[in-house]
Amino acid sequence: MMATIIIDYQNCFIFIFLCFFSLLCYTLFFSKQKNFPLPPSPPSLPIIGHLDLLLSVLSHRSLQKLSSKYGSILYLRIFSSPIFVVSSASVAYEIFRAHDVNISSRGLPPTEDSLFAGSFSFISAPYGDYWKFMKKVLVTNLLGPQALKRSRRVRADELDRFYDNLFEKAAKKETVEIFAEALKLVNDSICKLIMGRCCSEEEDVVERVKGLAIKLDVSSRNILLANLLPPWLKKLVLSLFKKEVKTISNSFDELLEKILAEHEEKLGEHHQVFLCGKYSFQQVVFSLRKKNYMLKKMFCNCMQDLLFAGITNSALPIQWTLAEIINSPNSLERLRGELDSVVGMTRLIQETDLPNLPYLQAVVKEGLRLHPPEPMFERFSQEGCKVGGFYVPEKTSLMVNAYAVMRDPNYWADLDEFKPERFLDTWQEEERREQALKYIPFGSGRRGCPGENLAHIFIGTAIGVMVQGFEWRFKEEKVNMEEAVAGLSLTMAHPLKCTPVARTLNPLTSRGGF
Ligand code: HEM
Repeated sequence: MMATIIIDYQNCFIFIFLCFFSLLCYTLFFSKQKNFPLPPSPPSLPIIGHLDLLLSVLSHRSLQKLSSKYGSILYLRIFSSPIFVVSSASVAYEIFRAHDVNISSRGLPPTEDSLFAGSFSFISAPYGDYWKFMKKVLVTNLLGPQALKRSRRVRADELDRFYDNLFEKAAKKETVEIFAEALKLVNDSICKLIMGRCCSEEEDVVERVKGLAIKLDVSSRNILLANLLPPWLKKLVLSLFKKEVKTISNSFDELLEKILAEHEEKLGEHHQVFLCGKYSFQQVVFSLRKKNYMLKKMFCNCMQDLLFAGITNSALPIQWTLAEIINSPNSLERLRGELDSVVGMTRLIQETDLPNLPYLQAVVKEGLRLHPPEPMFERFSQEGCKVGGFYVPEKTSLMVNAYAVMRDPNYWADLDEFKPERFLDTWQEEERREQALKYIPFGSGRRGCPGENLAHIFIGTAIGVMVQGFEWRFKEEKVNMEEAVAGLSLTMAHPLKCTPVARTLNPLTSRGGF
């Protein structure tokens, strides 16, 4: 009898201990959230939550409006899945400075489920060894300063072609669709840089790559939205798009395979394919091709990523920026003055002139501030963290509204006006760093856009050529700057069409600068 009582006491003690321990864990866990509450959440619809907001056509604008009412970080709910939206420069500054590693993944389905560009997509790869390896290869062989220096001639040829085409149209007094011309310039240059193929001479290839890149952009929006849904619904919705995206992805694969095979046949593995030098990106692909199927697959997927991420994004700002310049005669006059005095009228602007053209650089930056081609991009928190005084739980989507950040009234004066002069200020080092974190058309941190330098070259030289070489006749008094969204990109609702008038009798040429 005595023994039974002793055993009961022991059980009681263990039970009470476990209760206290659980209570302690529970209190500790919830006190974390209590100290840092969840961000404010605008009213939502029953069941679907804030899905309607993310589906709205200009969602970057709807969310910007809401954040001016509810605060710089919003808590949204899509069914039961939480999403945090960052809309102010101060919170963007905080996440990229204090939590960069924690938010350096995108939360997109990795490896075999990836719909972006196959199993080895660099864009959807989680932050880790594979991503680091690919980033190093990309920077060293394609997008870093040394690689860009080696591939200058490729871009100069394409820029000449772009100018000659406009000069011809000017002679015929033809109207030009600016986006179409910009897309051709960027598409041909990127194809040539990464595939070593002169796309301008291969109309079929150029059209196919361009078409696939645009299709992929549209499908990506659907995938990105589906990715925000709770797992059970995500699977269902993704299955609806899977076939379409796989078809695009397979077409890309086939095209790249064909191009690589043709090159291999024509030139051999060790031939210097283009003027990009010994270590061009395509040569890396060639050298890996026979060695390892997985490595080859990785690079083909990565090429798709580059075509998808680089082409439309670089072409859109050329159109937006020219539209802003046409609407702002003072900026046009100042820019032309700078080009005439630095470059003159005996030769065409080259990319090596860009460091000597501060106003042109400021014009490009201001165009990207007002019209970021990717107005919102997604990150994913690995661990719970405190942001802007609020709690962001682990494994949560974080949308950064770059459009709103770059129009944050607390950080930008005359925020809706095209004022390139704002980028001419001479900041101290600390101010420069702060400036960099409120100006985020290319994102920021480890996962920021690796193509930023290349994009600046494309936009700077294209705008330079159009302003140096031509006057632009436009029928209406002002260009209509209404926005539209195509896929993930912010585009013009009324694409810019105008007529070039050449400023010289004979065409200019860039030759002689290498
Ligand atoms: C004006 C032109 C461009 C803009 C505005 C732009 C913008 C962006 C943005 C906002 C991101 C996401 C950054 C983040 O999460 O912090 C990104 C990522 C990326 N961009 Fe760009 N981009 C441009 C041009 C290019 C070009 C020319 C290339 C290469 C040919 C490129 C390749 C990439 C890649 C590979 C990523 C994924 C990086 C990663 O996940 O680590 N982009 N870009």
